Amino acid sequence: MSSAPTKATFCIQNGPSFEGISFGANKSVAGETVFTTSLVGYPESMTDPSYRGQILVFTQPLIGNYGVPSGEARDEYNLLKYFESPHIHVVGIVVAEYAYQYSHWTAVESLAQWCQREGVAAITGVDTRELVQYLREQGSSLGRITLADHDPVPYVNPMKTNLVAQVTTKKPFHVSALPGKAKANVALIDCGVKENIIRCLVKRGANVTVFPYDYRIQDVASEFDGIFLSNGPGNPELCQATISNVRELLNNPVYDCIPIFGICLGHQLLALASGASTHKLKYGNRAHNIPAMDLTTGQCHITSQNHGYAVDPETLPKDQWKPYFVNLNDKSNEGMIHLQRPIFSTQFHPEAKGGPLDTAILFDKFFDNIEKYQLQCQAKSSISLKVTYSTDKSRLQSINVTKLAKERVLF
Ligand SMILES: NC(=O)CC[C@H](N)C(=O)O
Repeated sequence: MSSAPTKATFCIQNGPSFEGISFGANKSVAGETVFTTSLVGYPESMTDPSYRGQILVFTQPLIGNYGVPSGEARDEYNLLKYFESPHIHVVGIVVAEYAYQYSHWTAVESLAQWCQREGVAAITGVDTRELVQYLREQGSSLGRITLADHDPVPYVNPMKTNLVAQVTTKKPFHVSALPGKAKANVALIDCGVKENIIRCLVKRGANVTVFPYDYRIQDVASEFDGIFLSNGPGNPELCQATISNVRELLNNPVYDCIPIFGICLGHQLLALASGASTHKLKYGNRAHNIPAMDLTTGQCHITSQNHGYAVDPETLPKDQWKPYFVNLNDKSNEGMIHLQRPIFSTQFHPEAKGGPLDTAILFDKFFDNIEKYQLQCQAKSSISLKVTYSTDKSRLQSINVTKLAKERVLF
């Protein structure tokens, strides 16, 4: 470091405070303080839109040692190769020991440089064990990072804001399967989708059309072979536009057979649209190694998670839904499956970039449902779908879709 380190303080509202050194932006911030126990994947976590407005504490003590990969790099689908979205969504990070030296073949800059460029506060030298013990006992709390010589910013609770409206795409866009590989059209409701979810769909042969969170999906559902409800930030109850659209979709008998798959916030919205309730967990589940048991097989899977809310499984209408997975640590609900229709959802992330991939097979289950639906549609001569999956001449011409994923507008 060339100049003297800037001192900083991390404070919990009505709780302890910790002295440390700033290595991020020259900025003081406030947000909801949450912690993750994941050992790797800070670039993916920090760019996950579900962390919008939060201050993220890493329990892994050494952070930054493999630097930050390029946010420009794109894969064969024009999706971000290393990030879950183009920008950082946490407002600040708290670490025990920032690794000023980094080394990795994909790294293009240090974590400090990235935070500074993105305007994200970062503090090192904090006893994160003591801090996390506090958060586990008191629950997720409001916190703030204040740099020396700055006035503290007021505490803010991002969970009172409709954060989904901030991170959703502003207009529909299209991500195509590779030429000759397309076998289905999938509509994705973007509540803050991670790019790896889109990748999991296109690499299995979906042409994916990504819609804003409040798009009236019930009006265009007949154009698609399946519908996906994404992850996203904040309190699911504040996402009323999506809830009422999904409710209409569920209540319309025309769509009785259309496959639907929801992940994390998507799971919670599907539950709310079905009349169930959600609640805030004491400190949430953010980790890469949470055991979830499949209640239909008794098998346990290790899952990746990032959520602060959970579905109350006893409030699910029993004639329509049954719980699909249960969390073996805290017994919270981890998914649900419809009793009559090809609809299921999970609280955990089967796509997890940073792993584990135990439950990636659920994407294949979604595609099995899609294939059955396509066969049913073809069998119904009255519907007589002429299925063409080329991007240019698709059934989607009526929808004003931009074709470049990079046109995704996030702010
Ligand atoms: N990753 C997500 O989709 C999170 C869902 C929701 N915002 C929660 O915290 O529970």
